[in-house]
Amino acid sequence: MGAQVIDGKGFAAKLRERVGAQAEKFAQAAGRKAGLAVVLVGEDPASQVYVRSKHKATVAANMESFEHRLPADTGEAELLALVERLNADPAVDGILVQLPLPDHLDEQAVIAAISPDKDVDGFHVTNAGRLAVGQSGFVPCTPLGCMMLLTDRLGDLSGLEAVVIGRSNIVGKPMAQLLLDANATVTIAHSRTKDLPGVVKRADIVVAAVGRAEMVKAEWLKPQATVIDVGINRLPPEPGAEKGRLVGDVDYGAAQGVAGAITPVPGGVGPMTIAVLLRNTLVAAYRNEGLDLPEGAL
Ligand SMILES: NC(=O)C1=CN([C@@H]2O[C@H](COP(=O)(O)OP(=O)(O)OC[C@H]3O[C@@H](n4cnc5c(N)ncnc54)[C@H](OP(=O)(O)O)[C@@H]3O)[C@@H](O)[C@H]2O)C=CC1
Ligand SMILES: Nc1nc(=O)c2c([nH]1)NC[C@@H]1CN(c3ccc(C(=O)N[C@@H](CCC(=O)O)C(=O)O)cc3)C=[N+]21
Repeated sequence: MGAQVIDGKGFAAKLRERVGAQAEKFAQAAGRKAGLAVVLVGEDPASQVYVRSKHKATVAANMESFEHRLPADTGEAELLALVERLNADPAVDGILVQLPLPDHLDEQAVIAAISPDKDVDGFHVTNAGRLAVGQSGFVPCTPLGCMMLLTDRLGDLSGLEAVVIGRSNIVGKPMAQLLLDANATVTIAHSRTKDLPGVVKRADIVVAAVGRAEMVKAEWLKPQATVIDVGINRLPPEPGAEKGRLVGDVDYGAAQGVAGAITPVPGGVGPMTIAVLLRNTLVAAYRNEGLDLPEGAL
């Protein structure tokens, strides 16, 4: 039971507080609040929960929240037309289209339609490219939140061995790039990796973004490793219970005996994602108004 529990929930609350204070200053300087538009297509229950908590957090941080809920059978032309309207709306600084979209909609086409200057998710190919070549742009919220937790705990990451498990465009790949920018030695593992336990064993930093409940075992970890668990997996309900427990991609209970520090699920990376979304939206608002966000304000 040695590992320090990394309090993502608490860290996120403090970040939201700083964003909220700065958002109030923005409103005074700009004569309007910073605005985030969230688009939800369909009725996926998990997505509805996320969208509701984003709305609440946005309003609590002194920003305007514009919610657009569209039926599951919305056509692509209609969705693209909404994105175009939001691109052109001066009250909207950030646009988030909740993923996954229903199967008949082309996610890449929708992301490509979002103005890169309003792409607070950092999913547009322009922002992915900026991250890859080291230009400033929007960085995906989840990996940026993970980096904040890592640097808060470890300070300088130079020369540390980092293993990212997962290579998705929204988590694994940008996570690896951020770690590389911070001078870690980075390995990206995925479903074709041979000897995943052996690869994980050398890591000072493990970031698990797989989507498989409790897959990463305590015996795989190097003693005192820092473990960031991005996974959000719902277990089948216990007999008599309505909902199953939420667990990460790491066998948390056992890993606590080996790791130096570990993020819990829930209460770890998840809350950071929303806090960074608000941060990115405020940064977008300052840029869109041509105002300077004071150094170190966030
Ligand atoms: N906390 C938060 O805010 C967020 C949490 N999440 C959660 O993070 C997890 C990952 O999300 P996301 O990146 O979108 O998922 P994807 O499904 O897009 O990617 C999963 C990755 O894991 C790899 N993988 C699958 N099985 C294995 C295996 N057995 N061994 C090693 N690697 C494997 C896949 O490899 P391959 O490429 O070879 O198929 C793929 O690269 C999910 O649980 C998701 O719910 C996601 C976003 C935000
Ligand atoms: N365009 C887009 N951008 C996203 O950033 C995006 C998305 N689509 N689709 C889905 C994923 C997932 N995601 C999470 C956000 C917050 C929590 C979160 O706050 N989790 C809480 C618990 C939530 C619960 O209890 O269900 C926690 O971990 O403590 C989790 C996951 C953002 N995503």
